[in-house]
Amino acid sequence: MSCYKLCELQCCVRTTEHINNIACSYCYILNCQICIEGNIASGKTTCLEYFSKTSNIEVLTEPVSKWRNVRGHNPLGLMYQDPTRWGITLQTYIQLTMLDQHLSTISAPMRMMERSIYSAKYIFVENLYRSGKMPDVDFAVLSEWFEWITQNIAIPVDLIVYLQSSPQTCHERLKERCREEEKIIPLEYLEAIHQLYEDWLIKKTSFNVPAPVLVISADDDLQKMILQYEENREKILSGTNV
Ligand SMILES: Nc1ncnc2c1ncn2[C@@H]1O[C@H](COP(=O)(O)OP(=O)(O)O)[C@@H](O)[C@H]1O
Ligand SMILES: Nc1ccn([C@H]2C[C@H](O)[C@@H](COP(=O)(O)O)O2)c(=O)n1
Repeated sequence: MSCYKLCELQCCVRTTEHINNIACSYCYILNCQICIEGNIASGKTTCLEYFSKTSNIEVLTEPVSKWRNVRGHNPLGLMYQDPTRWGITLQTYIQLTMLDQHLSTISAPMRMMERSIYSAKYIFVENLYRSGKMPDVDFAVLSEWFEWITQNIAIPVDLIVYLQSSPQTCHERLKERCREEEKIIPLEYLEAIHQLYEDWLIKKTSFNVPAPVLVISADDDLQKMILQYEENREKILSGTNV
């Protein structure tokens, strides 16, 4: 369905632009794609669950169940057991599943998606490589794939919402969540991921940032987080950070 049709159907808008078959400013708002970024266990899924109650928003959580079970194999678990051997396997699959999510047909005027193909590469692949746990050849092959994809396929992102949390908070929440594969994650791993996120989205010194960034501090308890989501609702839903 074209954005014009979506706009007209959802909101009964029939602007001059629509009559002339071009996208009006409303159409652009109606095709907004927002990525929720943040460290492991920073509260991304919880945030998405909260916004999923808003009408006209499609929520896509990370397909972690696929990463834990692809045709009977568990690449997520294998990666944590032996990152040097299985890092490339997991990250190749994650790249595919994230691309699939970015390109899937949008079923609502607005989409909120957990992480992105960008953080998969700029944070997690980068971390494996920098920590010496991904061989040069694996990093080179993944980088070639990533560059081909991002240079040949349009992956529109309108806004990045960065849930900025301390690695200590994430470590506590991770232990609470108690996902079997993640039991061996040390605080140092979360610190490394945090640093990469900060360099990318706050200092903007590492990699291209594909969209404006709205920073929400995520160390607060759930009640305070909901207040923050409400304070930022308009910005988030209009796809801007101002
Ligand atoms: N603001 C919060 N305060 C306390 N616990 C939280 C908060 N947000 C999420 N949690 C809990 O922390 C764990 C990780 O949250 P989750 O939303 O799954 O994180 P992510 O999707 O970023 O990995 C879950 O057990 C969740 O219930
Ligand atoms: N590119 C990625 C993305 C995620 N992971 C890992 C990190 C977690 O163990 C799990 C799910 O992440 P969460 O949603 O809980 O932040 O997947 C990875 O290794 N590489």
